[in-house]
Amino acid sequence: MTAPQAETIFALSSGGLPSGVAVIRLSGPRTADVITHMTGGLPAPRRAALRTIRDGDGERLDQGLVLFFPAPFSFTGEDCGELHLHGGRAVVQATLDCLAGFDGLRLADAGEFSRRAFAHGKLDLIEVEGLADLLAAETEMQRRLAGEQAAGGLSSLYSGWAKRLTHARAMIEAELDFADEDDVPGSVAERIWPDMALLYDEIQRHLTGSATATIIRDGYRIVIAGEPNAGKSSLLNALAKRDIAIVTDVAGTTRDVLEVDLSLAGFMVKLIDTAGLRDTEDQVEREGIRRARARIADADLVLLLADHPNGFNATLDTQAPILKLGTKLDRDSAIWDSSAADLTISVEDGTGLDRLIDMIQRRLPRVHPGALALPARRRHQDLLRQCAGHIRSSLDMSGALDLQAEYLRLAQDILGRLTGRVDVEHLLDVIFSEFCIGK
Ligand SMILES: Nc1nc2c(c(=O)[nH]1)N(C=O)[C@@H](CNc1ccc(C(=O)N[C@@H](CCC(=O)O)C(=O)O)cc1)CN2
Ligand SMILES: Nc1nc2c(ncn2[C@@H]2O[C@H](COP(=O)(O)OP(=O)(O)OP(=O)(O)O)[C@@H](O)[C@H]2O)c(=O)[nH]1
Ligand SMILES: [Mg+2]
Repeated sequence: MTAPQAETIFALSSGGLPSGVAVIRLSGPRTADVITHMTGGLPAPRRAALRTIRDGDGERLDQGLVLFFPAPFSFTGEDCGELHLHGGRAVVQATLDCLAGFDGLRLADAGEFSRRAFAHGKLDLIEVEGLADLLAAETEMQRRLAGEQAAGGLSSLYSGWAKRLTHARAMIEAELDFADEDDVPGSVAERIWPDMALLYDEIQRHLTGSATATIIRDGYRIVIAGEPNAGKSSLLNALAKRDIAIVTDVAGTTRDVLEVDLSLAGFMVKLIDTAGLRDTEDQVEREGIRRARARIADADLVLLLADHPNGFNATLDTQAPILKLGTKLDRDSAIWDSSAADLTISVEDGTGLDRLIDMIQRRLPRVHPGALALPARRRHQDLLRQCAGHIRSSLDMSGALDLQAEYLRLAQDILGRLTGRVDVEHLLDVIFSEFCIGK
């Protein structure tokens, strides 16, 4: 696709040091020279070889495994090499220093290996983004979502759609070109519009997975809200099994928003503790309450806590479902005999906490394995909506064939921007800058 880059880049691609093994990756035209120079020869392509690794003066640096991936069959599509060293800081530093001493070699920028893989057509943008998410994945669902995307699950869906648009446009072009001729059989368009209507529906259906994908990728936000002293911070600590929030019997203890990530049933759950809601003249507390309300507004679930049955009166401005939790059940269980609360709990003796976790889990989206080709990023969702919008416009323009074709072209361009095949230069910096050095 692109001419080979002149510079050869290298980086420590494995994580923090010291580590058992450290992998230094190289990519670019000088890779073969450098490996030959440092290890006394080139290993067979794609086969690990145990070699003594030496610096420019022939001094021994380490003994390690060496790999060579000749272009174009490598991660970047360029000649690539790997040195698998003992993961000591000084070993790695000496080797990096040695590499930097070669002409035409320099340390890679963040994301540069992936950028070169993109430039050489090894990965498209969707796959690159999937790879970034895979490296960031902390929960099982995040791993599966990102893995599907990095492996090309979304890309093949979108390229299938792009092919159908190409086909439709070609048919329209044919009809426009031969419109004057009598021997053109019927309207070709008759055959493409049902498929375009189907495509529109498919994109819309795909977009309905956005909410689930966003929850998997960014986390399910549970805001703990309620009157001061209701036991909110105590619940956060109990669910996190750590002493994160200050708990006292002073009403108005929590002012800042406190957030903790939990992994629940493979999902990332963001548990958010907030200031108790009440009318107050205290400036600091008022700011805390303003922040609490902001978090409540964009929650996925609100746990509204109260330690007495009349404590659920706060008006909450949110679309999220609200679970009313009666707290401190251990103190006086008799007061909860009414049905004021959805669930009663005690952080003191643990009553109801398993039940609560169960209720939360049942609210997490249900995801079928093998159905994880979902649009997780705003970038994808926005572009897909625009794409569907253009197809809709095309369908609605019935009769004005040239305009219809133009809308389909716009729709296809948008799919191109998704995968990075058209007009993407300005997007690249944003996407690749998410990576760390060595990826
Ligand atoms: N040691 C090591 N482990 C690693 C990587 C790596 O670069 N080095 N990876 C880095 O991310 C991941 C594996 N991804 C890779 C993707 C493509 C190719 C590659 O050589 N592709 C060639 C040949 C394909 C084939 O033989 O089937 C190609 O696409 O042409 C290598 C690794 C995870 N593990
Ligand atoms: N007996 C009993 N006391 C509890 C329970 N949960 C919390 N408390 C007590 O209630 C008081 C207030 O608890 P917090 O967790 O600080 O309440 P909060 O809702 O975070 O209060 P603010 O931050 O002021 O809004 C503390 O003295 C806790 O020890 C419980 O289940 N049983
Ligand atoms: Mg608190």
